[in-house]
Amino acid sequence: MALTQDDLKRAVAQAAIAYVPADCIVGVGTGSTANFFIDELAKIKHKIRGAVASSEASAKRLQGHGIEVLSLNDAGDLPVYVDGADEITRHMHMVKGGGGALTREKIVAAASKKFICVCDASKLVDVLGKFPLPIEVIPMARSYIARELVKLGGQPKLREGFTTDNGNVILDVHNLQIMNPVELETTLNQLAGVVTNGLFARRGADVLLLGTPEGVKTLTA
Ligand SMILES: O=C[C@H](O)[C@H](O)[C@H](O)COP(=O)(O)O
Repeated sequence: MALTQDDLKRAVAQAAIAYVPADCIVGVGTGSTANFFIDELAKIKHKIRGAVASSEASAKRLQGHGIEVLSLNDAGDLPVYVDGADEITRHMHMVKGGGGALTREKIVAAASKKFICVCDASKLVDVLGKFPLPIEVIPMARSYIARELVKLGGQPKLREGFTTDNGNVILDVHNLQIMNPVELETTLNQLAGVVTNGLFARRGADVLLLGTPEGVKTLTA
């Protein structure tokens, strides 16, 4: 029987467990693939001290499994962060934020020694940008930032009816062909009112666990 996308996500989530050191606090991402990882983490919960979550949704799922959720301020630096991506290149640059959790994800990733990205094969691309780039913005800056994004060649669309865990809104930017993700990440960060953009390029993944029908492939930076 052919493997489903969920089978591939489950396989990479299982493979990621090998990167979790004993007795550590684990950084945990957000989304459907991260959810599979949380479910795998539950099986070894007696071997870890707890987790730092990148969203309220992940915190709830972790707690539902009886895993202690700590604040990043109490946990300090983390040995490992495990999360999915909406797109990733072989250079380990990513687009993230399809679930709107990009800001907390970028913070927890920054505070982690290793970023393990877990994806099914559909997420691997040559050029980022087919998936609309999420940008979290302060609500009063929404129209100003949208105009600036048009000047950069994008087509921003407000994510209707959505508020982030931080009380902000998301602009999803369509039609970008992101040839230089590091440069664009920096440019977007400099727009007044941008909280975080969904490019994870300046600090990309260290390891990519890619779920394919032939098994889990491991790519490194
Ligand atoms: O905000 C959400 C995150 O960046 C997710 O990691 C990303 O959207 C991938 O999610 P999924 O594993 O559901 O494809």
